[in-house]
Amino acid sequence: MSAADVPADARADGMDGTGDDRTQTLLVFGARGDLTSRLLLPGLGTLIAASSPAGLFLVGCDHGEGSDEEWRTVVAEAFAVGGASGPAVDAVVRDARYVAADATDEGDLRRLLEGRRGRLTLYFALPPAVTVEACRALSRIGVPDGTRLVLEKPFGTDAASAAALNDLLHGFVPESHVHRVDHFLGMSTVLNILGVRFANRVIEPMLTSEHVEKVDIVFDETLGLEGRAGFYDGTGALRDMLQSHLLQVLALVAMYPPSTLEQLDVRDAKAQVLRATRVWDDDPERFSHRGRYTAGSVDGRSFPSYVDEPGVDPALGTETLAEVVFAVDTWRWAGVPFRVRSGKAIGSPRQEVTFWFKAAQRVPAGLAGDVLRNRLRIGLGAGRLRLDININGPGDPSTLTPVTLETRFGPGELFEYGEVLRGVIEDEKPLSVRDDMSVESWRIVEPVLDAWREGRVPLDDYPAGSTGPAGWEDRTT
Ligand SMILES: O=P(O)(O)OC[C@H]1O[C@@H](O)[C@H](O)[C@@H](O)[C@@H]1O
Repeated sequence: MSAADVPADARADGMDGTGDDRTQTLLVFGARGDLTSRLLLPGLGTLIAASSPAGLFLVGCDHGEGSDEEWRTVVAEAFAVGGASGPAVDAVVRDARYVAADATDEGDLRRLLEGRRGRLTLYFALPPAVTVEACRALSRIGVPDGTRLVLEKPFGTDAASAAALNDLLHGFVPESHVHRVDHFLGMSTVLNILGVRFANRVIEPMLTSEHVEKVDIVFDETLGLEGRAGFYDGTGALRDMLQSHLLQVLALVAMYPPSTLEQLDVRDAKAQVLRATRVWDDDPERFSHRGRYTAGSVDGRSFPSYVDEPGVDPALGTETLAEVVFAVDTWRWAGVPFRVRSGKAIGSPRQEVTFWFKAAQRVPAGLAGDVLRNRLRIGLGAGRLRLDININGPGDPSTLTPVTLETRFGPGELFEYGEVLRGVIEDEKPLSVRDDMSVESWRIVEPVLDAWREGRVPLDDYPAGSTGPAGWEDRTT
């Protein structure tokens, strides 16, 4: 990239950082990547259509020459995926620029920084190792005051590397300017946990160890590797899903009610939960499981064995299904096991948080029928809320019948990434992961990672399309 790549008109209209207060530049590193076109831009489109942020200048940056016109086509097509239209959307597309540059090259970075308009946000839609290199280069050259950084998961590979990455970032931007993205926190269904829990007198007081026997947080998927060996092989389900997304969900499910939804309150409440969370009985050998799919079919789609998927190194022993039971050592949750699980290539997958209630203290003699434990199920993927209760069904009034009360949550106004980007554009971070949480969530899973690395927990097979290996019964109850 040369200085000539920064368009002259753009320099003239304030790309030097002198634009009006609301003007901001969103610079996406990895503009040609799958994440950008499949998730980031469609989400951004929904955000722009919903809230018309003023003066948003979208710059795509990647290796390889490209033109503004090509980038604008990519952006317009991705915006169309989310059905985004209108003058604000058109204005962002019309104004968008593409710059060929190496995100790890100091010279390129300097010129990119000079080319900003207003407040600058750097979005790293890059492989984690490249993001770290880019941040190292930025730490050497410095960034303009007020620059925001947006980083994707995985954030580090263990507690020590996450802490080191935090130190690196804090060397050139304050923590308040860092967004660690977890797109699960942008799911309307996940956000719905807040409303269901904290706006219902009949629900929240029941969510304590006095009434709840155990909690399941499950996100199984029909998807298999889907050509992502480069990222997934060697990462596996524990790091890909549990360490990040599902521990964030656990924190939302288990946190004490925050007094506001502002970032300080929500993040403090979540961080308290994570600090109190550990593997059940500190025994990963008994309370963690790992599995890997073998050949099979899911919904009519055939899958090879995971080890035969293109790009997989069987020697890495990557798991495609992980399950860990955690304890949350707070007054509210002491003694209640949280079983957290996620797997790929699972038939009829569940994606929900389930609160299993204790049995009624006593059912009066004379009432007959099956008395089931009450369950509250909050859907993560499909967006259903279900409450299982016992009622007097038709016929003999003293005969109990279990029924499920069910309602659906509406889809969110924004795609998940739109919700995440709303936080970025509006500079509000209740939905992003704070530095201490990024380290805590590694601390929580490290005993499991160690046990698995040392071969202390078997890697069980399950056929694609099944519900997972047999015999993973819950040993906590
Ligand atoms: O259902 P969603 O929103 O695609 O989220 C699940 C995905 O989340 C991603 O973060 C994981 O890397 C994937 O492996 C997983 O499939």
